[in-house]
Amino acid sequence: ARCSTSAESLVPSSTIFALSSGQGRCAIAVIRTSGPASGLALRSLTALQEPPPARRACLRLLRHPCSGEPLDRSLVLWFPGPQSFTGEDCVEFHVHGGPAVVSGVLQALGSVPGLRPAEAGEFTRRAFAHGKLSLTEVEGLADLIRAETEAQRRQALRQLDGELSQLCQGWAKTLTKALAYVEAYIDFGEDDNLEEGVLEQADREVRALEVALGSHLRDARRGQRLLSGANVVVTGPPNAGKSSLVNLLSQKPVSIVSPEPGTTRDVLETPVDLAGFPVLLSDTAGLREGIGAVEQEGVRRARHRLEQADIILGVLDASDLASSSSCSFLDTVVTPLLAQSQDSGGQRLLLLLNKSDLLSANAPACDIALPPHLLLSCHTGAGMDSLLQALKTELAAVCGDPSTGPPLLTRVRHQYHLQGCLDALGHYQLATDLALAAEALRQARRQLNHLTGGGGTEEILDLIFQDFCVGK
Ligand SMILES: Nc1nc2c(ncn2[C@@H]2O[C@H](COP(=O)(O)OP(=O)(O)OP(=O)(O)O)[C@@H](O)[C@H]2O)c(=O)[nH]1
Ligand SMILES: [K+]
Ligand SMILES: [Mg+2]
Repeated sequence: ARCSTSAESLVPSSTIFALSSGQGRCAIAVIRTSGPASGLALRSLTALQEPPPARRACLRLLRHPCSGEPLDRSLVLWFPGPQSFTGEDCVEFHVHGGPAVVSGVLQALGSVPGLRPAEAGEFTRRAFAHGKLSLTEVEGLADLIRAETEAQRRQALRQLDGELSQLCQGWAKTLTKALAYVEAYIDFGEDDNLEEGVLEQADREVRALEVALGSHLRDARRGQRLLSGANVVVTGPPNAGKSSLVNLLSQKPVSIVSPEPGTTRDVLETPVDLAGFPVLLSDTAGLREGIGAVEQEGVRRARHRLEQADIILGVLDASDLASSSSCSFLDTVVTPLLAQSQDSGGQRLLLLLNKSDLLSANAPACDIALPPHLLLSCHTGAGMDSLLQALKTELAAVCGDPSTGPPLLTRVRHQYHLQGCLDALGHYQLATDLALAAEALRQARRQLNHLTGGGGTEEILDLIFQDFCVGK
């Protein structure tokens, strides 16, 4: 038996192996290796037969190298480096998924000299080390493996495809150009052969870059919401049907529904997939005054949760709009929310008139002038499609739209380095001499390189790769 230490994992010349498909009984399990002894491992398990042609699946009988005991008849794939996921020699065994087959093959691999079990994320880490993936692409891969909604999958795939790293590399190129202008002026400023206006050209490039960075940073929260879920809070006066709506949207009996006003007291939150976006949906107590201590505490919690909302679903009983609790909700919650500008990153509100089934077909609901709203019935389901459509628009606004929008910044790390780059460009503008200006441009470019390449710091890499499972 061999043992592995984490220090050993940093030496890239070792060969690693792991089960890459999920744990538990399944039809087919994928076991793979990466490293220079992959070819030896393949020969050892296939009774020294020639490896199959590169990247072509072949059926082979696998045997334990020491006992010769047959283990499984399986598909094997041989990926000689550098044309492999990690850039190293790799082998994939597609074995039958029974636990005894999987453990037998893993044990057999462990007995091959030079092989040891892989650590979490180690395959991907090797791919990064061999320049197969940039750091933002690695993050995209981690997001793809974790993606639970359609929007998350789209975003992850775009990041894995390198959109964010290409954007950063384009910006870094612009900086290199600006730096070349400044350095040319430092070296040949007095020279007549130097093109006129090189410093002005550098200034122009930098100003354009500042605008681009600024607009991406303004959207920074969006990508993070897309990973962690947008906060959608349901609020309104008692008995408007808030809990009924939460149960309908989450397709689960999350909250108690009853004809008694003041049923919901605690904030009840549930993660849901709404129109393809990840959402943390909160049900809250009905807002009213002059009530017992427990319900009052519920109202306090409801107001607190409301402050954290990205999107607010304000629910009113369409058959009860003239009541004091409906009017008070319109005056104290709806009107102030509509007064704030939504473009400046403010909270977004959808006003819903529930219980439309109680309205008679010919009589108007009421004579109060209402802000824009949607009619809905939690009992009949009428209006639900329009609500989901409207929610999708709002969610795309707060999470970013991964089908069409620009590449999103999904990590605090992305925001940090872009802000660092922007700050350095500020220093460039203020620099009193050319040597300082050039240094500011180099600093700005370093920030962009850190974003895609990690800047060589092991702690950052550890943090990113710890998100992966063993076998990836
Ligand atoms: N007719 C009709 N009744 C509804 C509809 N939606 C909810 N109700 C009823 O209205 C009552 C209150 O519903 P809830 O979902 O408990 O209302 P709530 O806003 O969560 O109430 P609190 O938690 O007490 O503030 C229940 O009796 C529901 O069955 C609807 O669309 N039409
Ligand atoms: K109720
Ligand atoms: Mg309720």
